[in-house]
Amino acid sequence: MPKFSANLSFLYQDLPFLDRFAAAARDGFMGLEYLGPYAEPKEMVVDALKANGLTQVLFNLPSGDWAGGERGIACLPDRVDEFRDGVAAALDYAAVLDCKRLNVISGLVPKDDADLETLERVLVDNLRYAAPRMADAGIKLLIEPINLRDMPGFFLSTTDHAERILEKVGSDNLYIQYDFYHMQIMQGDLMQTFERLMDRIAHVQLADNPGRNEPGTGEINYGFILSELDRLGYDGWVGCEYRPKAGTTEGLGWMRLYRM
Ligand SMILES: O=C(O)C(=O)[C@@H](O)CO
Ligand SMILES: [Mg+2]
Repeated sequence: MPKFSANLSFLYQDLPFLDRFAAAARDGFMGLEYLGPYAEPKEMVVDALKANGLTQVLFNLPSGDWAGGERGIACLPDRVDEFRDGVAAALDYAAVLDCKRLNVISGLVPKDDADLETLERVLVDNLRYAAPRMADAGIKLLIEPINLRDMPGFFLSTTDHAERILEKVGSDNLYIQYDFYHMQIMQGDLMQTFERLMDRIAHVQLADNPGRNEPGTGEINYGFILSELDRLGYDGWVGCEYRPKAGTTEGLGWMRLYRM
């Protein structure tokens, strides 16, 4: 049976951030994920987790000026110091929140410097820096391919590229975050690819396509996918990273079907 994690950067948007924890627990979620906890004092996040009996499943390393349009800094040559500071900040929060997975957002290809080889070298070097530090803390480091329709210019958009990065980094503590929604848009063949890469996938996320709404609103057969995850013995979390069409709680009918 899948373990569902509520992505609080997408779900319960009508509530203040820390109030989303109780709402997720009330709806039956056991785990949480979000872009990052950095705007909140650690103690308040821990209290909200503990008060609601929730597991902190995953969050991202600091990813630059998100509101200003940045989508990660890990491939950007002039941001290496900031990336390293971000590793320390993420480790600090993860220790307190007992979080065992941290995701790196690779970044957008800068419009004025599209030297892809340089960007790739910077990303690989940054991941080589982060992976052993995460391993020492018992935390898995992840990278996520993201679709180019929603995020034009994103540096890492396919599993082939993610595999190449894993190979170049050469760490057994670097994994893929496999987001079915992004992968449906970029490449399809969702479960064949999942099965081939399963040993290197440490987190999956879902949303339907088109629209990035609840499972059952589009073309992706999540009944099949979730039963395949069980059949293949995937014992990780399934992140619910979608935009609820009606309201988060009202739209959770799909999840109850798979919890029974
Ligand atoms: O957008 C996604 O997909 C994510 O998983 C975010 O954490 C980063 O964009
Ligand atoms: Mg995702």
